[in-house]
Amino acid sequence: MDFLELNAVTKDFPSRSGPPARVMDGVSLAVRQGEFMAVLGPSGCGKSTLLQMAAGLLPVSAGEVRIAGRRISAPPPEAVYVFQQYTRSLLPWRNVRDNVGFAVEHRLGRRRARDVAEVQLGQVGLAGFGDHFPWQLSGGMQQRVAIARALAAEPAMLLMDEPFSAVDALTRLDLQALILDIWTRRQLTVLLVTHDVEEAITLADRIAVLTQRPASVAQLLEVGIARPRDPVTTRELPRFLQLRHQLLNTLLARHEA
Ligand SMILES: Nc1ncnc2c1ncn2[C@@H]1O[C@H](COP(=O)(O)OP(=O)(O)OP(=O)(O)O)[C@@H](O)[C@H]1O
Repeated sequence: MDFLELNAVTKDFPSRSGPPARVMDGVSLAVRQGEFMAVLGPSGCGKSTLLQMAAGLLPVSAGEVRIAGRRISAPPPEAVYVFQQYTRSLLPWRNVRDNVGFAVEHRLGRRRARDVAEVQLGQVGLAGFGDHFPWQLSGGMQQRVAIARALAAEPAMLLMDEPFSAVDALTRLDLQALILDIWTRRQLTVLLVTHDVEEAITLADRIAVLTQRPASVAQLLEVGIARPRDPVTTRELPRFLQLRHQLLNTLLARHEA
C-alpha cells in the first residue's frame, strides 16, 4: 500500500519581476508503507521543496499530496520532519530530556513527557544524558537528540532533509546505522533527501533521482541489496558499486563510455 503519494505536484514561487519561477513540474512519486526511499538530485533542483510539500509545510501550486490515503494541506499527525540543522531545531535553554519531551508534553503533560523522553534517549544511545544541555553535546549527539524527539511523537513516517550532512564522516556512518536500526524496529516509512549517493544506496529500498530545476523524476531505481545492511561491507558489494557508477553518471550528466 502507498503511504505517501505525490500526484502531479507542481510548485511555483513568486518572483519579484516577471512570471512565477517553476521549481517543480508534475512530480509523481509514491512511497509504500514501510519503505525507505531516498531522493537524490542536483543542487538547488528542489529536493527540500519536495520534502516540505510532502510534510504539509509548504502548499503545492498544482497536484496533490496524500498521506495514508488522505489529501493533506497541513502537517499530518503521522509524519515528522527532521531538519538538517539540528543546532537550530533544538531549544538551547532546555536540557536534552525536555527537548525530546517537547514533542509530546502538550498532549501528555510534562512529567509523562519526561518519561517518554528517557525511553527515546535510550533508543538513540543517549541514556544518562537527559540532564545535559544541547550545547554540551557533540554534533552527532545533538542530531541523535533531534531524532529522539522526532520518535517521541510515535510517527508512522520520518521525512528527513539531509539529516547527517553537518557531521563528520565517521559520525555520519554511525547515524546511518542508527536510522537503519530504528527504521527496522519501528517499521517506519522514510523519505530521505540527501546529496550523498553512497548514503542513498546504503539506506534505501528505492532511490528517486530528480532532474535539474524545474524538477521532475528522472529515474526511480530499486536498490536490491539484501538487508541487514552494514555501512562498511555493503559499500564493497558489486551491486553497490554498479549503482554508484550509474547514479554518479546520471547526476554528473555524463554519458556511459
Ligand atoms: N521560498 C522561496 N521563494 C522563492 N524561491 C525559492 C523558495 N524556496 C526555494 N526556492 C528556490 O527553489 C529552488 C529549489 O530549492 P530547494 O532548496 O528545494 O533545492 P534543493 O535541491 O533542496 O537544494 P540543495 O541541494 O542546495 O539543498 C532553488 O532554486 C531555490 O532558490
